[in-house]
Amino acid sequence: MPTEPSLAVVTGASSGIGAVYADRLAARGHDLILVARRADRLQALAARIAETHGRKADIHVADLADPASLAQTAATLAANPRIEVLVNNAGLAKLAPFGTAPLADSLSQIALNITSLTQLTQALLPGFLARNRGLIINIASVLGLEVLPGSAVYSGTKGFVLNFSRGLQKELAGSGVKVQAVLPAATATEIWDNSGVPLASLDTGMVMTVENMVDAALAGLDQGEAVTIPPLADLGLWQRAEAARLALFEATRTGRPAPR
Ligand SMILES: NC(=O)C1=CN([C@@H]2O[C@H](COP(=O)(O)OP(=O)(O)OC[C@H]3O[C@@H](n4cnc5c(N)ncnc54)[C@H](OP(=O)(O)O)[C@@H]3O)[C@@H](O)[C@H]2O)C=CC1
Ligand SMILES: CC(=O)[C@H](N)C(=O)O
Repeated sequence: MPTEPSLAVVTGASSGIGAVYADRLAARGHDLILVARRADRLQALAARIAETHGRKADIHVADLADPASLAQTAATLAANPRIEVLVNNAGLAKLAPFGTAPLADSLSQIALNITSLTQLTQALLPGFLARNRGLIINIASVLGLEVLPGSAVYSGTKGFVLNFSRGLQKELAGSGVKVQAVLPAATATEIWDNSGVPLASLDTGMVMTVENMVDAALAGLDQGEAVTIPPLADLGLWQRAEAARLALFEATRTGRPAPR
């Protein structure tokens, strides 16, 4: 009996990084479930994927920052045993000083960047574990490593994505379920103009194309990287930073106040 192609879910597939992930995963042989709010964009992408790659892409229109819509999405995905890949990509940035920013902007970033990613992962992970097969790609950001004025909440959400991914990697070690955290730096997408910092205001030399970003992230995945920073050429920098982080943690396990 021929087996059906595996299914990959991409959240935030209606533009930017998610749309390119959908294209690349279709090229790798996956059928797709494309999730976002803008149905017209998802439909157009699904048609392009069918034409270009001959793969089936279903669309699932949802507001993942809305608890009811998120719960319905999670239940729908959890009930589908063909899903083998989850790309937790949908995300929102509102870059403004926290003290004067609307509370709603902070809460919507937390709802989308943290809560929806967590809930969708929890929805799919039991099935992945039962089948001992699955891949979760969590899109964090280099702003999960550093905070700039105006990014307190956004960086906080991306720090969560990185540490959540690290925790899952430890819990799932030895299983057939893999987790990759991707930390893009500035990438040319709509997120910037919606963030309050126009894309046109960035130094073009520091901005990556979406295609290059996703292809570099997938190259890292193919090499088994747990954390991929697409523009980082010197992997020794990351390894030294990780070693310093672990050494710092170990140095806290004394049970005694430091002498100061
Ligand atoms: N571009 C960059 O410089 C960087 C981006 N990232 C991260 O990459 C990810 C993708 O962002 P990017 O492609 O740049 O930005 P885009 O704005 O192009 O894409 C964001 C996607 O998320 C979807 N989305 C937004 N709000 C909701 C919602 N409430 N419910 C469902 N879907 C939603 C959007 O679809 P719709 O509006 O149709 O719902 C869209 O498909 C994000 O997590 C972002 O934080 C990380 C580092 C750098
Ligand atoms: C708008 C941003 O801050 C961007 N998504 C990033 O993570 O660098």
